[in-house]
Amino acid sequence: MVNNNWSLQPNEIFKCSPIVPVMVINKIEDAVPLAKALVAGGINVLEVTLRTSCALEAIAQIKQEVPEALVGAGTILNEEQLEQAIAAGSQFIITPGATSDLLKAAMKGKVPLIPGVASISEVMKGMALGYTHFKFFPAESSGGVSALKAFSGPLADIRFCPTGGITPKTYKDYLALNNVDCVGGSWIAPADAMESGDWEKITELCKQALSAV
Ligand SMILES: O=C(O)C(=O)C[C@H](O)[C@H](O)COP(=O)(O)O
Repeated sequence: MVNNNWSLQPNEIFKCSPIVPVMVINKIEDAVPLAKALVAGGINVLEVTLRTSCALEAIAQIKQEVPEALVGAGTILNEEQLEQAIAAGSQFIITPGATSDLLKAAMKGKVPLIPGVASISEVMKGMALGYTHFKFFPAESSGGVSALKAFSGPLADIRFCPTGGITPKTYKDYLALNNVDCVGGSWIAPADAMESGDWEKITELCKQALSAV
């Protein structure tokens, strides 16, 4: 799908990086060092979840200080958060699920939305509004690789970014599927490395993960 309102098309986001880090930023001072560590490791699409109180400020700072990254907002649950995330500078929006209010609101706006889906019916509702790129969430517990293989029959033109429960052991199985362009996950920016400010470890994890795909 091409939505001419949108400043960026979903396929450009999906093709930018095979791994999309799901970032939970607890301390605002971690935002820019974390983003820089991911970019140094070769990953330049960043999803900042709106699960912490500093998430919007984190998006704004990353946008300003790490211009080589494409920074988006995750965990968007309603239109108010959609507006806040866009006002903070998000270049794309990712939702864990798909309400028709959010799907319709984002279609009219300038910032692309990647809606979360876990079933064929949800994909079909999104398709009816023009969506072609989805987050498959929660991937592992919704059937994982075998569910996505089954989706590729009836939904031949639909692209997925599976996320949720994906590990360093399983991400390559997802990336090998013909309807998957990228996978999301928090494993690439683990909480313990964040806690200790071990940015080099995060850069190293990115390099290792990318070198294997
Ligand atoms: O907050 C959101 O918007 C979500 O959709 C959830 C996250 O994408 C997953 O929690 C990441 O899953 P893990 O890689 O298993 O940690």
